[in-house]
Amino acid sequence: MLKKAEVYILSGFLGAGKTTLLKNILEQERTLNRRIAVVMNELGKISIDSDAVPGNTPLAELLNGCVCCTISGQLEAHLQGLLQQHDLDAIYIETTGAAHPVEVLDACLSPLFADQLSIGSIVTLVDAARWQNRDSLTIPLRKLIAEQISHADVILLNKTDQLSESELGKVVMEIQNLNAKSKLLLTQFANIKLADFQQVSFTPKENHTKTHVTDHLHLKTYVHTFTKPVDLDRFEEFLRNMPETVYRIKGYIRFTHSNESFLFQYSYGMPLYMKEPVKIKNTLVFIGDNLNHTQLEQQLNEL
Ligand SMILES: Nc1nc2c(ncn2[C@@H]2O[C@H](COP(=O)(O)OP(=O)(O)OP(=O)(O)O)[C@@H](O)[C@H]2O)c(=O)[nH]1
Repeated sequence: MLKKAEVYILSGFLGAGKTTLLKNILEQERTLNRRIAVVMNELGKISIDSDAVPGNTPLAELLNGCVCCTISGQLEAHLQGLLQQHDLDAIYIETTGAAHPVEVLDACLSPLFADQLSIGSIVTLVDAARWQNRDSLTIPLRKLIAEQISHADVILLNKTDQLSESELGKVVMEIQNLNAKSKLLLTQFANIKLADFQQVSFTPKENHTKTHVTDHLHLKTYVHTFTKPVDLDRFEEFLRNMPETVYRIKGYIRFTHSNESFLFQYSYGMPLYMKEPVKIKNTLVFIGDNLNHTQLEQQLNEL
């Protein structure tokens, strides 16, 4: 009988650390010489995270939508393509932060793949500080994070460096109340071993209520391409005044004070700049609730 490819679904809210986890996993898989494919999905129009995947790893990208809703048919097609073209040991699916893991699972459980795929586990990352301050999120988003937790086989409570021990204790209890059966690991930069999630058997859970991005979440994306380098001070002032409903920004940016491009990451109020050796189009993707495109565009053009 043909060997089945294991499927792992990496879920978690925007910025929780899914790409960090994926990089860590791919590094470990490489040392084992296993044949791996990755399916990635970005809410915005351009893909930024795909740089995280080494060139020789088959990669299917689902752009312009969310695995779970707009393009679940595409996910099936991509999986089929990967399975036809490669002899794979495992496939990792990184869902968008706004995806419901069960929807992704549904696509993988299609009868089409019954002989070719075996579901490994659903791994959900939770940003510890984000969870602690979840009251600032809209109710549908809080619900989505709760659902991502309750459907997980393994939960990584990530970014534990940002909370005190007693705060963490409280968060752990809250998460265990939502899902007492799964394995809960406390992590920094998603530092886990493959065995932490590969030896966990997948248990189908019933009666999930759908939280659908387009219907309820109002999660929107805005893609901005700068025509010229911007002033760093003004950019930082723009960030300070940005509405709390912008959850995530990422992309590439150039400043007037330097010739270099920067990879920019912003998650939950924290900006991060990293020098980028190659010159790339200066494009930022914004993800948030009810984004005001016109206002953002105007503000960014004025920088
Ligand atoms: N302080 C801290 N930062 C972390 C940790 N893990 C990840 N990060 C940072 O958090 C940011 C977001 O991490 P990603 O791995 O890109 O998150 P993601 O879930 O893939 O984000 P989306 O693709 O937007 O959904 C990055 O700047 C990471 O370096 C952690 O344990 N502690």
